[in-house]
Amino acid sequence: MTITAPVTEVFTSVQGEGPYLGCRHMFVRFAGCNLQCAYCDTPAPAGRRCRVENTPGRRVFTWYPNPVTVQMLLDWTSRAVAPHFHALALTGGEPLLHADFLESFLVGFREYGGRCYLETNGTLPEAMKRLARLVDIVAMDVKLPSMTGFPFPEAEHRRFLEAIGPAHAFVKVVVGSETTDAELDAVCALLSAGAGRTMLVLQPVTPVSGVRPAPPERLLEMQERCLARLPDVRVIPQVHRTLGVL
Ligand SMILES: C[S@@+](CC[C@H](N)C(=O)[O-])C[C@H]1O[C@@H](n2cnc3c(N)ncnc32)[C@H](O)[C@@H]1O
Ligand SMILES: Nc1nc2[nH]cc(C(=O)O)c2c(=O)[nH]1
Ligand code: SF4
Ligand SMILES: [Mg+2]
Repeated sequence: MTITAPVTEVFTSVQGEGPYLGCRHMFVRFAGCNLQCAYCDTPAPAGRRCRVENTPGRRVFTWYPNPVTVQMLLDWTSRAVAPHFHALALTGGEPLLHADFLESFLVGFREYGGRCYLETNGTLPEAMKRLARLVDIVAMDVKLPSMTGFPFPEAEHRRFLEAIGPAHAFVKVVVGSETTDAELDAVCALLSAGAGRTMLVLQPVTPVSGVRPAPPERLLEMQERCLARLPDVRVIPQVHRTLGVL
């Protein structure tokens, strides 16, 4: 049986989020998500077609029908290796919804010698456990109710942190004007349980459909509060929009 997955786009850019900001990455965006965050800038519904960028930054694409096969994605990503690329970034939507496809794809991709960077909402621990040995860097979101509009998925996040295993990981949390101290304390408690060594990135929300960013003094206060509990807490905004890149 041919394994397939719905992919919305494949493009190269600079990593616009988190501690690897500025590194050259190739991005694969999978369609579909198990969550609906109120602030989401890329809901990535399953579309009929997948766009693959021809020249970096030009926004000229070749279009392919969905779903995509493992071999098609291997062909498109074969050059995403050192020295030109730091990593292949898998994002979405939620990439871990496609664990069967990813397992097969990543076995092939690793034969090229590439590094894999996974962007995930941190709520699918079983899929993470299956793929942990094939992923090099995990960018795990922790989802706060004030920002997402749904309850804190605490049990899923806790199990997810355990499932990551040997991969290098950091946690990203999108914060805004409604983020409370109690929520930040809950994030710190979650991370402290795992020896407290995971880096925490506070990612200021980029305003989307009425979601309000936190004022500057509040951002600094939030960082200070988390630094009292965790050793490495960074405030890093999204920069790809500012740069005008994908
Ligand atoms: C679109 S999501 C895809 C990966 C996965 N579903 C997740 O939520 O981590 C990629 C990253 O963008 C962040 N993000 C989405 N909308 C944002 C916004 N308006 N401002 C700041 N970060 C945002 C998410 O929190 C996540 O860290
Ligand atoms: N340049 C750039 N950096 C990113 N980092 C995470 C992204 C995402 O959508 O997951 C993203 C994206 O869409 N573009
Ligand atoms: S989990 Fe990620 S892709 Fe899904 S709605 Fe939230 S931010 Fe968007
Ligand atoms: Mg994005």
